[in-house]
Amino acid sequence: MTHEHLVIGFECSYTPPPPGDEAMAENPFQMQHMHWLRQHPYSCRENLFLSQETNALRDELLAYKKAGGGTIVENTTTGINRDLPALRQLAKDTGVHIIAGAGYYIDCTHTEATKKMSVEKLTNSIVNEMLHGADGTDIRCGVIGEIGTGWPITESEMKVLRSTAHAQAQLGCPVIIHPGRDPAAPAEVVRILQENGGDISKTVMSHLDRTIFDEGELLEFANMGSYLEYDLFGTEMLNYPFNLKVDMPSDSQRVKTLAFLVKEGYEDKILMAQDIHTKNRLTKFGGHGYSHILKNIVPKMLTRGITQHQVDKILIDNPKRWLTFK
Ligand SMILES: CC(=O)NCCS(=O)(=O)O
Repeated sequence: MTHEHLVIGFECSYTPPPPGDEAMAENPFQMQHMHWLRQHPYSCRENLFLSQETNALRDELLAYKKAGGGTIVENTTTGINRDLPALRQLAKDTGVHIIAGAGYYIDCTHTEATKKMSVEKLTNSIVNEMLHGADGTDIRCGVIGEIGTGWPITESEMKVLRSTAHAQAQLGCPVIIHPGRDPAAPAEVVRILQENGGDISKTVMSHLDRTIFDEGELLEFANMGSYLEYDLFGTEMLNYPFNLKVDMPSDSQRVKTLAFLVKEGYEDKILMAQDIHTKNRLTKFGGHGYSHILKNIVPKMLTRGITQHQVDKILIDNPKRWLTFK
């Protein structure tokens, strides 16, 4: 899984509940509230602290391993409460390989100090997280990202993007991007990375499932050469609070889009994940957990014209190639 979170504090995304539902924001972890939480995951503060669930996560990772999972890229960067010692402990306890992310999330999580940093300083900080250890530990990150960008891209995000490209040029390492919620956002990020020396063939564009819907636009973007990541498997909601114009696809629609990309020749560029970042998605709370793709989505893919060989490329070969330093 190339885009997950295990230990994250995602309070930056809090969105007040819809009118009339204010009371639901409190004490929602009861059976009768699970549908509401799936529809409004960001409207209950407690739901945003996956970081409080390390014991449950141990069980989740063991179940993931039993389902055939070996590795998770943990995309929590500076700004959303990265906790590297907790990740190291989870990896030790479960035997699941966990790859941590370097760099910075979206603008509203940048501190004043981060906003004041030059591109050179930001580059040094990212390189240092990759080569020597992050957050005062000796734990080295294995990818840069998820690097957060909004739409339009802010000045501070632009500096982080430029420093990401510079760090990647030095290290030959994998990069993963969280794009803004506009169909033009992924291509704009790729152009900025390219102009600053980044290697697009080693860059993942995340969250395409909520960003590009038109097939023509998708193929145009795919042609730019990044990995194409569908990473919101398991997220099905009627109203996507971060962009009400977006109709969040169902898992069946996601599989259909993957089959389309495979038919168009992009099987070496597709990546998949669940981007779990709220409590309600853990099996402990009736959610789908980290094994959803392996247990439920892969069998569906096989019935929709995607072969086992192509599934293996998407879940094994493509992540392996992306994660290998040049
Ligand atoms: C943790 C994170 O950034 N998730 C992305 C959720 S979104 O709805 O695709 O922006």
